[in-house]
Amino acid sequence: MLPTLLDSISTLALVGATLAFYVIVVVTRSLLRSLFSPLNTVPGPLLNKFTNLPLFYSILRGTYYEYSIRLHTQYGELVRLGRDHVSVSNASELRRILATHTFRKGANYERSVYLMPTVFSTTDPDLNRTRRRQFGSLYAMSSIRSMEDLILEHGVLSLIKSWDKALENSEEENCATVNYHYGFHGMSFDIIGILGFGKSFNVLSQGDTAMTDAFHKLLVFLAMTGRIPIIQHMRWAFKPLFDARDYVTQVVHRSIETRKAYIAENGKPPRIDLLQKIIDARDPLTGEVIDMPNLVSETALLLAAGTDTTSNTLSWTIMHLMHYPHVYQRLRDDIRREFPDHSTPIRYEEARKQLPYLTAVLNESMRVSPSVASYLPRRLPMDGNGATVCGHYIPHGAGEICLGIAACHRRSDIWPDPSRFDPERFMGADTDGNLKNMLAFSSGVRMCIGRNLAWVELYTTMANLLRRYDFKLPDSAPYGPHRTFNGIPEEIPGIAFITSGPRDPTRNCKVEISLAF
Ligand code: HEM
Repeated sequence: MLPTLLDSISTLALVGATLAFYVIVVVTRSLLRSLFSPLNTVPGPLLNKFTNLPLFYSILRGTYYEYSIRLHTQYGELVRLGRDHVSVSNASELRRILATHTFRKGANYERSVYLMPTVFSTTDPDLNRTRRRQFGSLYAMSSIRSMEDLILEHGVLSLIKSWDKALENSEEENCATVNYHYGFHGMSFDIIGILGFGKSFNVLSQGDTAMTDAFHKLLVFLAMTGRIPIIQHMRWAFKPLFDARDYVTQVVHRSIETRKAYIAENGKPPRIDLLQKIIDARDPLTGEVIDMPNLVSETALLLAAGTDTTSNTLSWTIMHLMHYPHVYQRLRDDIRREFPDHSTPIRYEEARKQLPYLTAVLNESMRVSPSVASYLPRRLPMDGNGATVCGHYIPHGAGEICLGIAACHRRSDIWPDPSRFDPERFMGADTDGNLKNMLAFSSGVRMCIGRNLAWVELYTTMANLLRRYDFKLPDSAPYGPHRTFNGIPEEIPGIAFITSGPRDPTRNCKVEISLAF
């Protein structure tokens, strides 16, 4: 009995000692690595030399955006974000990094792949080049404008219908409280539904949230499996997330098959939209088309890339207009003066040409509140030579470089009084120079491919809404011109996972509307 007990105690002690030894080795190695890291000359908090925890904590809490701005404001244009992460907020350095495929997208893009790598998630320059060639004509402005009627019908005109109904049903005379954030959110999904899936998801018109719910669960699923891949095999534990992924996949499959069946029966598609263009997309160099698994992934990507990005930008724009009444009034007056005839919707090209102040407002909104400014890391060049960034040499293997887009847009040496929303920055002689310091759509070879669609939605939505309705914050609005910090209206706090939008929109994004005529 006694020898058996002694045996098991000594086995336990051996296991314990081995574990302790292993922990000591790992901790010592990591400490030595941190102490002698070539990134130690990069300014930043002491803790960040030893761990990525503050960085990952901010990513998981959705506060990366503020975290990165805070560190850059304190430490300058190159900061130590974590043990093996630095961030850059210098626009010309960022443009240089983004100009070619030398600095490839970071490892996290590959981890969150849904079925197959897409034009967005791939870190392989060849695949990205092929896809961008295949999709080049699809996202060209001429192609997007050929779909403008659909964009208007399922976008701002549908939102107007729903807000007019709210006014009709309101107990108050010509006044209703609506939630602009949910309105824009539904609208952006319905636009992607009609353009990319062959039919609207009816989020706005019928309040059908099946797709938006499933899609948001899919994002959680991708984020979790990206970090903990074993979850891919744990359907029993995460059934709702698996069901959501399957639902999105089925909807995409069905859309593609319905369209192919229609063509087989009628000899031609019902219309030329994004779905049709993705199905038909050919590489101009090789003639290659996209096979079914890739087709499903690229079509599903439209949901991730083309919905919250645009709707959050619209939400931030309304927030800024409500916080700066003089900007709101000037923009509203410009729109009503230039487009007095209410019988036809304002279209993209005329809004862009006739409303320079709207262009300035949108640019300024994307400067202060870029909707894609989360964790966007880039790898060091594959040639093993490392790179010099903002005067610091970063050797190969030292870590990843993050794009400090939000911080770049808030540099006080470039943008005086950077937190102030001031569209004048994009109205005068400095406009071209200032646009060079803007990276809301990124830059270079991986620049946003859908920006033309975004611009059409942004112009048509803002111009038509501000012509038709007067907007006013409710007296109970938690944020507004009445709540200032250092003389500047406090912004609604943001929450940034992939895109950055207002936190707690149910409470923070209400607005009173009334018909202006
Ligand atoms: C205001 C709206 C939008 C903003 C601010 C925006 C911003 C961005 C940014 C910053 C990137 C670079 C991301 C990175 O490097 O990881 C990007 C990439 C991308 N965007 Fe957008 N985007 C918007 C709307 C759209 C729309 C409407 C679509 C398509 C329907 C779209 C499709 C894409 C795609 C496919 C990429 C990846 C391009 C590549 O890696 O080659 N975006 N976008």
